Amino acid sequence: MKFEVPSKIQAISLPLILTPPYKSLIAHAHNGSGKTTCFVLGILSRIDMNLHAPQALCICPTRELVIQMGKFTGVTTELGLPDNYKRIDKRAPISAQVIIGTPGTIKVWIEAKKLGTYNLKILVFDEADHMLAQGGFRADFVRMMKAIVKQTSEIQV
Ligand SMILES: Nc1ncnc2c1ncn2[C@@H]1O[C@H](COP(=O)(O)OP(=O)(O)OP(=O)(O)O)[C@@H](O)[C@H]1O
Repeated sequence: MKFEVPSKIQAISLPLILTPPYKSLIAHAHNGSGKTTCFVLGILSRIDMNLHAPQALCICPTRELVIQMGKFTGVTTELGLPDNYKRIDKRAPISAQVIIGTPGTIKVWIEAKKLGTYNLKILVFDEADHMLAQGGFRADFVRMMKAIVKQTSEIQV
């Protein structure tokens, strides 16, 4: 894969995503313009490989996106999909470094205290406009963000 020049959205957002002090941002661009690359680089740049705890959380609207996104290398990942939370009480606490999941599942994991948010450094809402357009998600997002930011005020969103 030869990425010789950044796309427009990458040129604008990567300095904000990768340079401390880390700023929260909303990025909006056409499909295929390189947005996913931006936040994946952001996520990978922030992982402490020696810390075996959730450090990046990415919330995606659909199962398909979650599966596509779970292809990182080197870091440990956990996919949070609807099927996985049926036996939440029997589940061990999640120790993967990058968590990618659908909103409902992530909410259940956080509320059941299976997904600790204390060490999170970056929180991504992929396709946030689509998720917010789906009525019920907005209140869940606000609740999740408040709970996460309360524990980790330095988090980049
Ligand atoms: N700077 C770049 N130069 C060349 N190819 C790139 C560059 N950035 C990303 N790509 C490639 O372009 C494709 C689309 O990138 P990416 O998935 O990041 O876009 P996206 O905007 O998130 O797309 P979508 O909205 O469809 O999810 C991928 O195959 C990726 O490898």
